[in-house]
Amino acid sequence: MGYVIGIDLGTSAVKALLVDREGTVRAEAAREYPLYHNYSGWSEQDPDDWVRGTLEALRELTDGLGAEADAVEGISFSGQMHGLVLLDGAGAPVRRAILWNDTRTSEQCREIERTLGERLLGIARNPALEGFTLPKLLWVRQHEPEAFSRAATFVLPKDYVRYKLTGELHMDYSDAAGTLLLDVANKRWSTEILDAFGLSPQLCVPLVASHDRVGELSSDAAAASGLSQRTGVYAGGADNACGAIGAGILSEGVTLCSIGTSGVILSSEADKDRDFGGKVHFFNHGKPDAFYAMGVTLGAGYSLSWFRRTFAPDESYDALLAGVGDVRPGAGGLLFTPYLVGERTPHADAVVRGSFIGIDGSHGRDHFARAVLEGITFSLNESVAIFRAAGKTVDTIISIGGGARNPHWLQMQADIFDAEVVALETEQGPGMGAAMLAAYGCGWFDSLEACAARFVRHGATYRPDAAAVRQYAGLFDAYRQVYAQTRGLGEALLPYRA
Ligand SMILES: Nc1ncnc2c1ncn2[C@@H]1O[C@H](COP(=O)(O)OP(=O)(O)O)[C@@H](O)[C@H]1O
Ligand SMILES: O=C(CO)[C@@H](O)[C@H](O)COP(=O)(O)O
Repeated sequence: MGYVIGIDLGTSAVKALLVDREGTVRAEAAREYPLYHNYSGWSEQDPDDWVRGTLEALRELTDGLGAEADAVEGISFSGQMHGLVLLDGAGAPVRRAILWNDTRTSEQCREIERTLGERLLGIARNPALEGFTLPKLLWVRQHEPEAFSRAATFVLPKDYVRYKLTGELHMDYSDAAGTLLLDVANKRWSTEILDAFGLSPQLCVPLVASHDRVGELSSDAAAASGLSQRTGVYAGGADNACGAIGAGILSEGVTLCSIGTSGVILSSEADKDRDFGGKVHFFNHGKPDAFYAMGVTLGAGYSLSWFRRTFAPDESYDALLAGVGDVRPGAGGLLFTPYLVGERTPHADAVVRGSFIGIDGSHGRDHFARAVLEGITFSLNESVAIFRAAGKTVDTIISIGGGARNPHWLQMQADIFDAEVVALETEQGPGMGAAMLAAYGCGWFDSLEACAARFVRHGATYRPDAAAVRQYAGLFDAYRQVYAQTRGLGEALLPYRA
């Protein structure tokens, strides 16, 4: 029996999936690690926590396999995007990683806009957003010149883990697209952007395709993980590209809704010149020479995890959400906006913060829990609306991530998106996409499509309920007004933030 392993390096935890040739998940292991929010808007992790967690999760899988551990033919990676990991000449991080949901870089974003103007969208195909990597590089150069002077290269989170496992430095196109330094259509580092900011091309590591074999495990990594040194290591991709692969979204037609810490609405694009005017992100897919567009809600699952941590720390998500089905659509007139860490789509705004509007004496905890789910889903619906306005048909949505684990939330997605929502038979998120990249890389299949035909299994379908769709359409109009009407208040409260 042959196996592959998909490693999903998420924001809250690393998850490793052991998958057989039929696409059946035979075992999984996860390790959590801390997030550091030293100041409002900051979000950092220690890159060596990722490596430790990954090796421990791999060890758990190989211990379970015993003598069969040698049958693992390949491993690959899905990674949280955009996080800046600066490495010195010896390959050690010069500081903690600055993550995708860190919003300290507004000033650097304005500098990028002033310097590049329209060229930024022309080359990098995306606007300057706080979460992307280039503004983080400029922030470190400006505020921590000593650390920056020690930096020889930069990589993204999963690239660092792969480097520690193999000793080889690479970045794949799908993740490189989120740096703002890639010429997305031509798949090469942009010397024009690097030159505009006086950044050395030496900072950029070699680019590879997501299914490329990039090395073998070092003897130390093999010993720590319990894997054979012959196990092939394949580059992997951005978590959203891998989520799309794992859901079988490899061509246009079906849309993806992924609710992890962030939330995304994603659509595969064959045309490298497809122009959304920067309203949604446009990145290289993990499938060779394909692309995808996506809108992002920064605090999607994060809003629910904040709610649970703050108001029900001892309860599981299932217990917390047990009563939401008893509350009617609209949460009794309670509206929530999930801007806990600012927002990306459609409001690229690091300053705005969330709100509950319409609190009534009759509301109990279930109303609040339902309002949180609805607010997150309304925010994602703003991305659905952008796709529809651009002429795309959004009638079938595959839902993945932690947010796809609750049937009430899946029905709510169908009612708010006014589209059929399809869950996967077993929800594995982007880890399955990473396993598929390893399976394709190993030569088990001729294409990712052939792999998807075997590995991707649809589960329940949730159809929109006409009455709920009507109710939510009215509420969505109200939701859309909250941003403009509360933004100024958020600014007035800014000086009081920690
Ligand atoms: N049983 C559940 N029901 C509803 N939502 C859940 C459940 N479990 C997790 N979630 C949501 O999913 C999020 C985690 O999703 P996951 O895909 O594991 O995250 P990440 O890849 O960002 O680390 C949590 O923050 C929470 O909001
Ligand atoms: O910033 C983005 C996409 O642009 C995020 O989607 C990150 O890639 C983190 O993902 P999760 O931890 O939510 O999976």
